[in-house]
Amino acid sequence: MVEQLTVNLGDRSYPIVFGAELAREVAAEVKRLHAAGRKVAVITDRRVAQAQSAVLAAMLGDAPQFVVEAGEGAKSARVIAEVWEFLAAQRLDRGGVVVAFGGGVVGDLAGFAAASYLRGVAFYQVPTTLLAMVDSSVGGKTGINLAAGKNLVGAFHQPQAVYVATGVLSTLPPREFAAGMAEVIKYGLLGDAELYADLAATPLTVESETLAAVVRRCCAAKARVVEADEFETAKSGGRALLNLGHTFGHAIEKVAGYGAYLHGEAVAVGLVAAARLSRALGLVGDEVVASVEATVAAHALPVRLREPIALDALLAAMAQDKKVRAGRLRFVVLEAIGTAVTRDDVDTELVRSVWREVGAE
Ligand SMILES: NC(=O)c1ccc[n+]([C@@H]2O[C@H](COP(=O)([O-])OP(=O)(O)OC[C@H]3O[C@@H](n4cnc5c(N)ncnc54)[C@H](O)[C@@H]3O)[C@@H](O)[C@H]2O)c1
Ligand SMILES: O=C(O)C(=O)C[C@@H](O)[C@H](O)[C@H](O)COP(=O)(O)O
Ligand SMILES: [Zn+2]
Repeated sequence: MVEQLTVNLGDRSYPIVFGAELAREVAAEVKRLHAAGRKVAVITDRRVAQAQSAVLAAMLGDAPQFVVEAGEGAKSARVIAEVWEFLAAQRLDRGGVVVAFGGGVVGDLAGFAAASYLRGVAFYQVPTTLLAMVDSSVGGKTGINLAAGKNLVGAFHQPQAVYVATGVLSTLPPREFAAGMAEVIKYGLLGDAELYADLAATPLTVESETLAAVVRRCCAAKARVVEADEFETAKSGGRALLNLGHTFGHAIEKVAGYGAYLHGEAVAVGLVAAARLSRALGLVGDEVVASVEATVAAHALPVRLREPIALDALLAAMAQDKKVRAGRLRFVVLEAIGTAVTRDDVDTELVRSVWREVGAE
């Protein structure tokens, strides 16, 4: 069964199409593009290209492909320059179309290539990880990392459509599935207490009958937030709420070295840290921290740093966060499970003590 929801953004609106297998739908869209004289170029990574070779061929036929090495390292200035050269070598013109077939790394990289090549061409998202299905393929944040910090260069560039074919998750390694669950738990914590309660009661697995419904629910939640604050300009709350756990998580990713922690693993520790910060601010009690830790751990995710990391380096990395305004860090904290708010008045000593609680020194 094929279902669809729309991300309503005026003339940048687009559908998110859901189904177990969507080869026919994607192939039909590619045929339509070709018939209109538009070139299609695919960006993917080596592991996805191998694990999902049949789906890739069925969806995208013989469209030229650029295959990057798998992993966070591909979100770099070096690799995006290679992608630009590839698109130019294919003589993609302004009618050309980029298709991201992969996880969040491929989506962010290909999306930013599409946003910048010829000052912007169209792109489509075909997410192949749980994380990309529930989060990165929707909303139009694209970009790459710098040595100075996560996602420091990028653009808002909405896709033309997102095709969420949950069948491809059958080959996703368990560690990567768990990483995606960090973002799912995030949606529960920031705005969906019922989803959170379900996850806390019964951990979600790739075999869960409810998996496809949970993916749709997360996409709908993200669509609503993005529709209300596409460019993350709200003075408080708004799209920044999707950053729950990320102020801590991005610092971990950077300081540990990109790839040492998967994005979802760093966010998992970040969610626990955000819950602890919320308790330190007097917003929630011990039971919320205990619940968040238990739910994160039940999904095979870390609740603290695997090895100690220097606290000062983590604080310095946080200072590069994109939510910093006039030198003040903005945190996303919990008022309750299912209700998150932004706060820009947090004492650094509280942040230090939370970092120590999750294993920094
Ligand atoms: N733009 C956004 O809104 C947004 C949101 C969340 C995360 N992100 C970004 O997404 C990235 C993380 O994405 P990710 O967790 O998808 O990681 P990823 O893209 O690195 O994919 C994870 C791994 O799984 C492999 N893989 C992917 N699909 C597979 C499949 N179906 N079968 C077998 N192997 C498969 C990949 O080759 C890779 O090794 C981070 O860079 C993060 O910053 C962006
Ligand atoms: O879409 C958003 O907005 C998010 O914050 C989703 C996050 O899960 C994602 O990791 C995003 O890339 C973080 O954005 P950033 O602006 O903090 O780099
Ligand atoms: Zn994220």
